[in-house]
Amino acid sequence: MIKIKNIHKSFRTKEKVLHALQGIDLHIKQGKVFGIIGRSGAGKSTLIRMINLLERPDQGEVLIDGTDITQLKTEELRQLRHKIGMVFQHFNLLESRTVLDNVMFPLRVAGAPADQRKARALELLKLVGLSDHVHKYPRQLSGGQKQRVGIARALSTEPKILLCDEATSALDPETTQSVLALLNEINKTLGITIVLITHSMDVVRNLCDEVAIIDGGKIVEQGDVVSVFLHPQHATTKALLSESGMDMDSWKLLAGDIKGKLIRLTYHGKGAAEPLLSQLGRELNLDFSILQGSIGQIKETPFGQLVIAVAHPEALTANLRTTETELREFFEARNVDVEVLQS
Ligand SMILES: Nc1ncnc2c1ncn2[C@@H]1O[C@H](COP(=O)(O)OP(=O)(O)OP(=O)(O)O)[C@@H](O)[C@H]1O
Repeated sequence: MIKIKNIHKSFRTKEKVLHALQGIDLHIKQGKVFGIIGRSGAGKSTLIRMINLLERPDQGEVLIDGTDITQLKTEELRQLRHKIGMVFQHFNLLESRTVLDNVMFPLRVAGAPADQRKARALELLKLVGLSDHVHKYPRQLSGGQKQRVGIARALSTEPKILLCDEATSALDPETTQSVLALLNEINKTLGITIVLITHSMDVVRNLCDEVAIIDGGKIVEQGDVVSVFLHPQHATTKALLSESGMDMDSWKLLAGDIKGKLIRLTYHGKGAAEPLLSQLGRELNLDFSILQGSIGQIKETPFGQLVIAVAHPEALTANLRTTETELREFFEARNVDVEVLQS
């Protein structure tokens, strides 16, 4: 639905030319929540602003439903922008207007009749849980409430795409959770495609279906969130995960003295709650110790990841090959990914 093809963007300052985006390709499917994550200065804002052409590429195409929007005329682009809502980190509300006026504002710009504007705005303020606050001014609201107004305003023109520019970065953790839950509900109930940029892996884990990691103006990894979280490939992805408490390698701290086999087990979805390890011990007559473990949830998918050291009571080394085959068969039959970290 949204296809970004070979986008380049540079900024010229007096001193130098900065290559902010260097050949970006993305495919964002309709109805999904797509996260773009990267460190400060990686190019996230520049990239998301390409989708409504707040920023124009120097080179490349931005296709929405097959139309290259970089080729649209001014009036066509204005029409298109009504179908792309945007939510900002610092809310960008009109301070001198009431909550209701703020939400009606884009509809006024789009030329909607007054009665329709009001009905639509009231309906949206109900959706975001602010029916009791319609006549207040932004200064009378908390940060979370202001962002709810921002979301209602972004939805007023019935967009099919919602762009979220660090929508929860200015909010405390609890408020962040409630705003993420609201965005999830909007995606589910209204079917709106959401594209968000963030520097937080927790935001991606909670809300996104797919993720792209941007580093130095390039996409270094992308895929569905469960795969990227459980099998990260690029060093930047691993570092971002580690900083959010999902360190893939903390088993190394305990592995020094262990001579036997070390394996990483990854499982998710159905069967995540199976008593895997006790079955392993019983059926294959193995002893094991756990060097690292995390269980949790990625969006709606439960997952577990364990690093275990396996030992055989009767000299594992005598029959190493059989044991590895047996182990693989045991886990593969249970849809568990096996990665041998040390043989
Ligand atoms: N208008 C501009 N003029 C000059 N340089 C710019 C401009 N906009 C962005 N840049 C530079 O382009 C690079 C990418 O910026 P961008 O804002 O897209 O990064 P970001 O990943 O969103 O960062 P942050 O998380 O800090 O907002 C940065 O080095 C930034 O300084």
